[in-house]
Amino acid sequence: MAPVPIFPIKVGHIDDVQELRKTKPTTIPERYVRDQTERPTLATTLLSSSSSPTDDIHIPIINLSKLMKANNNTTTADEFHTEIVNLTTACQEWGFFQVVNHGIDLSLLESIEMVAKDFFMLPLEEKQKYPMAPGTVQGYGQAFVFSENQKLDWCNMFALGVEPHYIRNPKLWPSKPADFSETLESYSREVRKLCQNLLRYIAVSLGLKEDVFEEMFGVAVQAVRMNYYPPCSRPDLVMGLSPHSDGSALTILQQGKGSSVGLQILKDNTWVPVQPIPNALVINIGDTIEVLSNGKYKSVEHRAVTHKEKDRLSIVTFYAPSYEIEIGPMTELVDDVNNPCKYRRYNHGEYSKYYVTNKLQGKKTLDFAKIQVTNSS
Ligand SMILES: COC(=O)C(/C=C/C1=C(C)CCCC1(C)C)=C/O[C@H]1C=C(C)C(=O)O1
Ligand SMILES: O=C(O)CCC(=O)C(=O)O
Ligand SMILES: [Fe+2]
Repeated sequence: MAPVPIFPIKVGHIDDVQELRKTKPTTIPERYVRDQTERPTLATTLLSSSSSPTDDIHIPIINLSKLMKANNNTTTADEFHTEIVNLTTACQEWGFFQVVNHGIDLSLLESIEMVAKDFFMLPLEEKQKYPMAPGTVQGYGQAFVFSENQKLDWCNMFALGVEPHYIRNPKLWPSKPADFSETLESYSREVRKLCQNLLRYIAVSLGLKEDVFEEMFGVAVQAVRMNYYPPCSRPDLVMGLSPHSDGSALTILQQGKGSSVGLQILKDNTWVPVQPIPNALVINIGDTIEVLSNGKYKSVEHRAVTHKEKDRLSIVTFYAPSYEIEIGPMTELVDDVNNPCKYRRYNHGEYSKYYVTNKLQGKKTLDFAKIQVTNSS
């Protein structure tokens, strides 16, 4: 079952941050000003032009051609094995990696970026023809807002369900720019293949049969969200996108060329920026893989911060099992003595509904599935 809008909710007035930036460049309405403890740290915002200790930390890079070519006999078994080991480390220790030589045409990456940017640059009245209704996640607006006193993100979003077709709301697919839909279809087809391949290698890295996830997922759900972060005169006070983990199995994130550095991941209690690599895609493990791997691979909390002068665009694809599928830790990865089962079994449609009807709040949403450990002594 697809996520559904909930009971009528009152979200109050939500400013469009792009318009705000245009008309009142130095005004930050109270709803965007974070409480002290929730503000981005100085090192990663105010001092972004000078170096900070986290600048030297980089998420792993996976060369997909080393994994793909194994099927064409152009990569040796040793090279394949080494890259699988790299993938295991990336998933186990980071939950995030960048993939190079992913096989998607660079012209397609450029085209999707172009149509996304062109869409956000349309007049507000045009974009508002595709409104995200309160409590829903598709269309143009701010997702995950459920009350009048909730702090807002310094971000405009445009999100669409793509596959299977029944999750689409055709009224929300824009007629401008003219090539938007065609480009999104081509891009999504390629990203879907990439997700399927990555899941195959992730299964191998977990010691599972390579097509186990593809067989389990049914017709996988795929959605895209385009995030546009205008510059902000006080990046130290606001959040571009609140800390969260993704509910998907995998997320594929494309960072706009020339955009500011904005994505940060929580590693060992420190927010580490993800430095864009030209033409690479950022991959992250979602809550669903955390559950399926019985916590061996964890979804990692991440957020986006804003920049004083530069804007930022990200194009994000969520790939998840069909809503009918029941999810739980793979039996091969559960061992009552050394690795007891950490998550209950549940229906993925129920999880999706729960995810999209709660505000983004770190990894809290995954409590839905966690088995609480009680101290029996
Ligand atoms: C931050 O995460 C999201 O915005 C998000 C939303 C995805 C969706 C749409 C934009 C439209 C169609 C439905 C769907 C919920 C997939 C994350 O998606 C994750 C969260 C769950 C759960 C999931 O399956 O994908
Ligand atoms: O814009 C970004 O880099 C982060 C986007 C993200 O995490 C999301 O859309 O779920
Ligand atoms: Fe995310």
